[in-house]
Amino acid sequence: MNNTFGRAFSFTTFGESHGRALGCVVDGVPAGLVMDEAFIQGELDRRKPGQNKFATARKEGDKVEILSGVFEGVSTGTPIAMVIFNENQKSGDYENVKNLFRPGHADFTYFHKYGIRDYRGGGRSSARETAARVAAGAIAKLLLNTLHVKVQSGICAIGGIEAQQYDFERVAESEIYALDGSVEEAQKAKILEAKNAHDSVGGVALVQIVGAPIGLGEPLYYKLDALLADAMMGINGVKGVEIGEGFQASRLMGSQNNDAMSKKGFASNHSGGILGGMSNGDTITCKVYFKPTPSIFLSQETIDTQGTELICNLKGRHDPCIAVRGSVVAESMAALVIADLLLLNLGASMEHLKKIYM
Ligand SMILES: Cc1cc2nc3c(=O)[nH]c(=O)nc-3n(C[C@H](O)[C@H](O)[C@H](O)COP(=O)(O)O)c2cc1C
Ligand SMILES: C=C(O[C@@H]1CC(C(=O)O)=C[C@@H](OP(=O)(O)O)[C@H]1O)C(=O)O
Repeated sequence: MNNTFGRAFSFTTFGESHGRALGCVVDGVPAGLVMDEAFIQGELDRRKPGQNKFATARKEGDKVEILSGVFEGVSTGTPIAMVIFNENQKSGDYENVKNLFRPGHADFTYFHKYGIRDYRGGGRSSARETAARVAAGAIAKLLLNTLHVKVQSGICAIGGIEAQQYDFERVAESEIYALDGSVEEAQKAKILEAKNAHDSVGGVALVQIVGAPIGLGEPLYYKLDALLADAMMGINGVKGVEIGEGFQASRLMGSQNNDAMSKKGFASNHSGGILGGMSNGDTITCKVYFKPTPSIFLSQETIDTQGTELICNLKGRHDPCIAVRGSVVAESMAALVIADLLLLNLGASMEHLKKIYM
């Protein structure tokens, strides 16, 4: 199982949803980065479960503890390890499904690939693991903040109810990180409707990276589009990613999709800030499509580990809409991609090398 992400600014996570703890090790952080612990905790608080009726009822403090790599408040250039202890597992809820596969979750594939599986919350396949990614992402954000690169996200659609406008300023005040106040009530109602019907609903998050320099990403193989897509599709429950105009571009004419250029910059941003695999200096935009939560409280047909057909009735605590907290995870993953590329980009040209060493 390969658990490492990134090449220059890399991280790995460990832990399970119902185990003792989760955490991450972040490597490649330049020495001297001010480690604002309140900021890191704040990022975890944005994602943490049990905060409102639009999220899983599992209550966790998600207090993050830095174990290494920091001295006198700044990074030392050595691996930064962080840990978050689990407090509210309630594993008994999974006792009746220990030998069967929840439709839509990873139980079936985990069991058949590894022959052993932690049935309590799905072990590592539970998105509780994303708490550790957000901790790593917070360090990436500290680096980006220092360089005046901003990463932001919000919900643009829930169950097909789409935002008409994108206002990132209001996201912090919004219960579901909705970008559009005019549709937030309808989006909330859609989530509660699904929840009351013991069902779940899908949604879409929008991630933007503002202020990235020109040239992040490679023209081939490690294209910025591909790296962002990989990062987003690697999040639990993400089933699609669009860069800029995305799928809509396939329905447009070249004259509609091209972004005209002038001395002032680009007249529009259909490209989503990426041309030829490299950032073009404009805002990088990425839409992330989340499926509905697989664990629902309706009876479903399934099989057990012996192949016997039976009915699956779940207990436990689940998000009625994973896109809501998933948007914070997507934002963190975007920050990790950009931090990695900023470090990898050093010395891409002689000009750049001379600036660094001469
Ligand atoms: C923030 C977040 C919260 C999630 N919460 C739940 C949940 O409460 N219950 C559940 O069954 N799945 C939840 N998921 C989705 C599952 O983890 C995911 O569907 C599962 O790992 C299978 O992976 P796949 O959907 O990518 O195939 C959540 C995902 C994210 C990103
Ligand atoms: C605990 C969190 O979310 C969990 C994500 C999750 C899943 O299957 O992804 C299923 C539920 O699981 P569990 O039984 O493990 O509590 C959620 O509560 C969290 O995000 O911190």
